[in-house]
Amino acid sequence: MSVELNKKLNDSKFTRWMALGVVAFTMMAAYFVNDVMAPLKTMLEGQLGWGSTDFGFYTGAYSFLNVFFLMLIWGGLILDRFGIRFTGKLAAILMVFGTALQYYGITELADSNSVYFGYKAGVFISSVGYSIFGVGAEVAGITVTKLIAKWFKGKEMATAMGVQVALARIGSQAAYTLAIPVAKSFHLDTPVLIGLVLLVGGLIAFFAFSVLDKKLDKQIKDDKTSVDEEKFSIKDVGAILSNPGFWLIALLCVLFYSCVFPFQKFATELMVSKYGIDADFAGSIVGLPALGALILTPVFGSLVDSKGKADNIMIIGAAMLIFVHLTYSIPSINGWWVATVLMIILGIAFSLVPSAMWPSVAKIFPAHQLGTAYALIFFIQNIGLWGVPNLIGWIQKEFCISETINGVNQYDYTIPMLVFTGFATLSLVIGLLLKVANKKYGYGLEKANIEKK
Ligand SMILES: NCCCC[C@H](NC(=O)[C@@H](N)CCCCN)C(=O)O
Repeated sequence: MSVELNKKLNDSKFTRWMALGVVAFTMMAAYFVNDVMAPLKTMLEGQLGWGSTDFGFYTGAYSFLNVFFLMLIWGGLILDRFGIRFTGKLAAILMVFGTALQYYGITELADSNSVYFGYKAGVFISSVGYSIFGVGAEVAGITVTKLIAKWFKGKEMATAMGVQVALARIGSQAAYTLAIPVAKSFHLDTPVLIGLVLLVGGLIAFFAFSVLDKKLDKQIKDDKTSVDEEKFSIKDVGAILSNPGFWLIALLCVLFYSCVFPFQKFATELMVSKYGIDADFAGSIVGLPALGALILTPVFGSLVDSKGKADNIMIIGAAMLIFVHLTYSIPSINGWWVATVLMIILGIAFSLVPSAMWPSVAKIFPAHQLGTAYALIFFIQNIGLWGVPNLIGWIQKEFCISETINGVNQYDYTIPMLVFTGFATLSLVIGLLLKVANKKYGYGLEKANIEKK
């Protein structure tokens, strides 16, 4: 009887997974908007005159406020101080506002001749919008991660994180697949408009989740058997930063993701220019890792839950990435099927590392430090997500223009792919160091997550 009385919302498998499904929708919409402009790179250059540096500037803008105005750090502190519901709603509102501004930039300002800070008005305002969206999306990301750690503690935590990431990848996959056909059938800005509508749905979804979460908090408070969680204090930042595990995970994260997300933003063009894949279809190939991750991330997540071995899984993922980028860099290997197989391998790596890395953070840090720990890791990751697209855009403009057809530049991707290979190699080195640190400090990364009854 008392067991029944103490039963909380998250003890019911159905309810915790339903709660996850609701917030996962918000993240799915966020990932759609995040990626929807990437396949349009060539169309943006042809129709709005966005060159490679403009595109790199816009792509990097996602992380600009997060990095230079420390928005992610504030977000993490707000999350640990004011909680999941407040922070999640705030993040969702920022995403909607930022996307609306981005839409304005590519519609109303498309033909404007004004220049701000050396960039066309349309490029600049869209980038400002994307930057605000980026704050919302990243803060929403850490909020969702923390809420999963709360709702799935001692349960299928890595599987849940894997499922959430997998569902988010549906958003990415849809963006890569639909952007060009939708833009061609309707208008260049229609994909962004669709994203805006989805995000409004995501905002409503987060409000709905908040009702459930409030109820859970009340049950936790009423439950005499539950241990009061320690409150976050600013001293915890020092504790997090002085943990070597933090630095290794953060470095692995920035290096690994720097050769996935920024690569994907340029990859549609690579598929068309180097591998001769039809532009309408190229986005679907670039979306393959997202599609593969949809199935594989939960599979690997449940493997980590039941068997552990997160340290080895991260190493294997990083090694696969080296192979992929190095092969993409070789000029003589240019068959469309090679490009496709490499994308599939990248998809496997892209499922292995996240499904092992994110739950590992929850092993290294206690619950009350998690929001800030994730925020700091996302912050360091965002330095890469800002810097790498800018770097690649600049490299392309300076060293890689192979020819110009009807005013649109064609780019050779050998150097950019070697740069990505370099990042992947460094991520492998960090993965190996993390394994050593795991042994030395006993983080338990090799252990299973699910508590044996
Ligand atoms: N439980 C943590 C989930 C993180 C998922 C991870 N997302 C990020 O790393 C974001 N900071 C950046 C998202 C950018 C999306 N294009 C992921 O693997 O997606």
